[in-house]
Amino acid sequence: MSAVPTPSPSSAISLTRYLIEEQRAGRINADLRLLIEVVARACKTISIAVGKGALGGVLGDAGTGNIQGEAQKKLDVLSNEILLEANAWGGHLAGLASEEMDTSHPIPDVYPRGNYLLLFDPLDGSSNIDVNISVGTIFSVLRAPDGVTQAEDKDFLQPGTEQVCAGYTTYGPSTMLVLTIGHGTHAFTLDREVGSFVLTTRDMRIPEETKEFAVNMSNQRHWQPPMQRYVADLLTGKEGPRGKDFNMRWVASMVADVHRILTRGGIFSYPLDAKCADKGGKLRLMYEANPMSFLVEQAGGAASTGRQRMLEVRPTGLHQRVPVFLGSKHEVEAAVRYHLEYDAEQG
Ligand SMILES: O=P(O)(O)OC[C@H]1O[C@](O)(COP(=O)(O)O)[C@@H](O)[C@@H]1O
Ligand SMILES: [Mg+2]
Ligand SMILES: [Mg+2]
Repeated sequence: MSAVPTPSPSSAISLTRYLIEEQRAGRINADLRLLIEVVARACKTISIAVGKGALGGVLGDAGTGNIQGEAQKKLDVLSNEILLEANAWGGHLAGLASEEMDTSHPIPDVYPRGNYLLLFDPLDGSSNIDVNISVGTIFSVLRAPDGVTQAEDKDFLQPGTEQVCAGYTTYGPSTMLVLTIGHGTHAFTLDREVGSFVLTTRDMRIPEETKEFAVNMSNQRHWQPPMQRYVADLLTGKEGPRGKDFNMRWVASMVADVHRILTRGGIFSYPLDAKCADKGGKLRLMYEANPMSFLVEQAGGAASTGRQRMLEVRPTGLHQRVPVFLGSKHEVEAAVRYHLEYDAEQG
């Protein structure tokens, strides 16, 4: 029987060391480094809470709802509190915004302030909490506009191209932190005994071609014509216009689906459908689509609304929703082609 390889402690690069090296290379400043450390520490706390499961009394509904009209789980509320508590006093922020809060969260007057804005989806994949399937946390960091020390909602409305950092943690069989500061996308695995994130994949690369798609097929009848055509062609496989058989996966936790795509390729889509058309889509631009698109682009993939590069969308609201297509570059381009050809036919 061959031994399971364990990284030698001397060669292991911790998140702290990675960030210090990035600071020395002039790619981040000390404030952003410390901000990322605070977020990572909060995610470790969330990971512990998630890991306790039924033993920790954290499963089930909170009995409250969020601004999006969604019922909150106890872990949605707890994760939000953990991230707020950890970051509000950190001294690196001019404001915080969360999927779970109606408006942006001011930094209390007694706390020190900084130049960054932090946005997060504290717990992504809430419908999977009670069935012990991977969930996660998604975050995005922007610069506060010049001179702003106490941010208002409008200060957060910057396109995804302005992000200086984005990442997610996935609480699955192992807890992983996947991060970009605009110089590649890197994966860190939590060493639970030591309590630190260790660099396990430097420069994740998404293959340009794929034979795997992720979509909630139960919405098929509600989709718009270009999405109907695109998926119909995927399903005809080798005999159809795409000339190859496709496999399908859908975890229903965006973090888990995107993590699979960053690891082995694929396309993830949550298109516009008749159920969410009035809201503009299902997934949130600021807390989900933008950070994931930044990570995917930094790994050589592509991300689009179906008609526009995601990172160039000009946000109009903190809780704005968008259709999402992201992952393997050539497959995202194919999905976009179906939309543009349909629009051209319509004149
Ligand atoms: O239940 P559906 O319609 O398949 O939607 C699943 C999608 O909704 C989300 O769960 C939304 O995230 P939240 O749990 O943060 O609300 C995504 O993670 C996932 O991709
Ligand atoms: Mg989410
Ligand atoms: Mg959420």
